[in-house]
Amino acid sequence: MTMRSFGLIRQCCNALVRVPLAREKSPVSLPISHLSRSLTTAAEALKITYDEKSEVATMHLCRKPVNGLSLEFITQISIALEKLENERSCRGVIISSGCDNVFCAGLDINEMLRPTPERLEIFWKTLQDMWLQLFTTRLMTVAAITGHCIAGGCLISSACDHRVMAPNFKIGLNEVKLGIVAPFWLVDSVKNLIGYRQTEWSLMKGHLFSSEDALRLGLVDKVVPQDQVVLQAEADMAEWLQVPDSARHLSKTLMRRDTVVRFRSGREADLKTFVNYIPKESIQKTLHSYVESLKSKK
Ligand SMILES: CC/C=C\C/C=C\C/C=C\CCC/C=C/C(=O)SCCNC(=O)CCNC(=O)[C@H](O)C(C)(C)COP(=O)(O)OP(=O)(O)OC[C@H]1O[C@@H](n2cnc3c(N)ncnc32)[C@H](O)[C@@H]1OP(=O)(O)O
Repeated sequence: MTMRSFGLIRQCCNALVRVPLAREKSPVSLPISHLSRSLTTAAEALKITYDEKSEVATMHLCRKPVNGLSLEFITQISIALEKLENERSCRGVIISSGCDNVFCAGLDINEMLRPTPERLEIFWKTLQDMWLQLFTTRLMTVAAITGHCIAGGCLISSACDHRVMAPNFKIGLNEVKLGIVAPFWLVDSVKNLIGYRQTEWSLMKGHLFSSEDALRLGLVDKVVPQDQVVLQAEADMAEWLQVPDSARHLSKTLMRRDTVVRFRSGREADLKTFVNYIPKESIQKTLHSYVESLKSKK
């Protein structure tokens, strides 16, 4: 197999990104690595490889420990997706994880703890943009879910076209457990996969499905042993790419149109709700307790 790194992507991962710092009033330009709260540097957090023979890229999420979606990380993913989309030879992307037993633990909760209004607003807008990009991309997208896939993690997997998961992990929307509510566009994309009632009760309870239940419901498409997830994702991608790209993409656009129209008309209101809701003292308290409970379980 001929693998090469995407030079362009590597460049973009070290790029300057204009984002407000957590406790500053106005945006400043800094290398994104300065802003990362992760144990990994920005350059290490996202690795892209491209296989010329299959015309498939792999986007490896490696923001340790749990691929928490910080503003910088979401920005990196978004830039990488755009570059891949513009790379004419690239037909598909597999999203995989370099974190042990975790595909993605969702939003980096630190982004919502005592945030500045400026950063909070950019954070949410960037997340909305990344979701729309992934949900509508011309590329065939496959999520290789080798571990837990929670809330914002499920945002990524449910925006893809196909999902392969390892057994004995959890997937779903648990936002209510943090005292927050998943945005309507994320709920819609899960509802598109598992239907109204399963979405409603799991959302209200913050229930996370086992891999096996997720397979039964259609939240994932295959469950295979952990060490075979990426291989299976590659095999499934090859099968999907036998369908002509433009017909596949037009079919996807047709099926996702209502969700996209609803998103576009509601995104401004959704942004306002998010930036007003998160700083509330009661929400801050619940988020804080949740983070403490994560730390104290050790
Ligand atoms: C009326 C209202 C209307 C509208 C509402 C308005 C707005 C909507 C508002 C918000 C919508 C947000 C939508 C999306 C939200 C999210 O994604 S929130 C995140 C949800 N995710 C989780 O709850 C997962 C939490 N993590 C875990 O359960 C576990 O960590 C794990 C199962 C993923 C992995 O377990 P372990 O392998 O045992 O690892 P640890 O638990 O020890 O974790 C290691 C390390 O990482 C820290 N951490 C874990 N998850 C996160 C995270 N999401 N963000 C930041 N940090 C995280 C954890 O605390 C450990 O830290 P240390 O102790 O090592 O410092």
